[in-house]
Amino acid sequence: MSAEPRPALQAVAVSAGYRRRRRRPGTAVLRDVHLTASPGELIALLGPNGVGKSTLLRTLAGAQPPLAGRVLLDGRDMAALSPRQRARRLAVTLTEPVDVGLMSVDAVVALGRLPHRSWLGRGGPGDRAAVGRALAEAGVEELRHRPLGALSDGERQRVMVARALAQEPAVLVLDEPTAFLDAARRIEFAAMLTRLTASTGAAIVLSTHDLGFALRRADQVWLAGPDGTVTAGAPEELAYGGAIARAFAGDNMAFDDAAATIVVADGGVPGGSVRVAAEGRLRQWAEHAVRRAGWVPEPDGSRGLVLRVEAGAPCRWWLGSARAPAAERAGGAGFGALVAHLRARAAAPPPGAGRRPAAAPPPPGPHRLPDGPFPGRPPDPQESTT
Ligand SMILES: Nc1ncnc2c1ncn2[C@@H]1O[C@H](COP(=O)(O)OP(=O)(O)OP(=O)(O)O)[C@@H](O)[C@H]1O
Repeated sequence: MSAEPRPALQAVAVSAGYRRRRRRPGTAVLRDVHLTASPGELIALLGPNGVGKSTLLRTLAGAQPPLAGRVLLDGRDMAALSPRQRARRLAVTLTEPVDVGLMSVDAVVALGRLPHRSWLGRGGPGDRAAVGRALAEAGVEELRHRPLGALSDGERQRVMVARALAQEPAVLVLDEPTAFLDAARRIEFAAMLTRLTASTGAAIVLSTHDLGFALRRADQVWLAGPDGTVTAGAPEELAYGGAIARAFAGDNMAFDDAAATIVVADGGVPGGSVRVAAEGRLRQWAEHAVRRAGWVPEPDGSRGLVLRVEAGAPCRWWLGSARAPAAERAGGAGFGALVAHLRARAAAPPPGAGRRPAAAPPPPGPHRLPDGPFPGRPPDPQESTT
């Protein structure tokens, strides 16, 4: 039987926060935190604004002491390690701005090698190779001769990640590393992290507001909640068990399981559920429009509404009650009109059961609805006929 790998990083009964200073009282932001990061794991720290993600990461990285409990790096108490011993095992990029404006990217990334060099020692071929690999991994090779101060926020963010990679750490802690990256760079970055955990065996812990990224990519999610707790688990566990929904729940927000995202209703009024009767990409984008309107697409919903969509430019759509499709109907052309209709409907819901709501305005021109619930369409076997 193979032994469990030794945790790369552990929090044991950690309270993270700020000590009392002058007249300001001390505050524990997160309490009694127990966490384990194993070699090769990609871990996403999630939580609403101000809940304490950066505070926890700084505590785990040794940049501020825990108010209580212990942080263990490779099984050794972080408090007992010298900064140099720590820097050989753990690299961190925080969100604080770094003032190295005139240094070239090359020189900044080479700083990552300092913990591995002897005092006054110059970098050898091994150091140069590590810097080259880090520049390539972070996708900033072409920037290597530019001054850091002349880069965009997204470019600078990737350079700071390259500096951390050059340290060749066993644990990499990144505070919101994708905050300034565009959609394509985020995808590349996520793939790079996954590659890195596999190729180096490093444990990577990062905070992010990108729920989709965390659910798709992370081996573990650490979910910091407004009650000062941190819950750890597989992404599916936390989503399925409702922990993610609870952590992000707001008056007008809900976690949409199918889309794995939080949906927010415009105008402060959440919509209901809609079953989208369409296939393939048409269905996918119709569901996207439904979510954008603050409603929740339900794959097999027999409650709420049924939305039929027919391909075209613009598409045509019809909306009816799942229980009684003939009882109310509205329709229109184009996704924009659909979103506007759903938002208006959420803002002014039907006054009561059994009362027929005001009909939506008829769609223009050729899309005016003829009689019948869903004209020109074959009957749907799942549709209620009552
Ligand atoms: N230096 C400090 N001294 C005292 N309190 C602080 C300090 N830095 C942050 N805080 C407080 O600690 C709490 C957690 O802040 P933190 O930055 O860790 O949250 P976060 O989850 O990272 O937020 P965000 O998602 O907005 O980045 C906040 O209430 C914040 O005001």
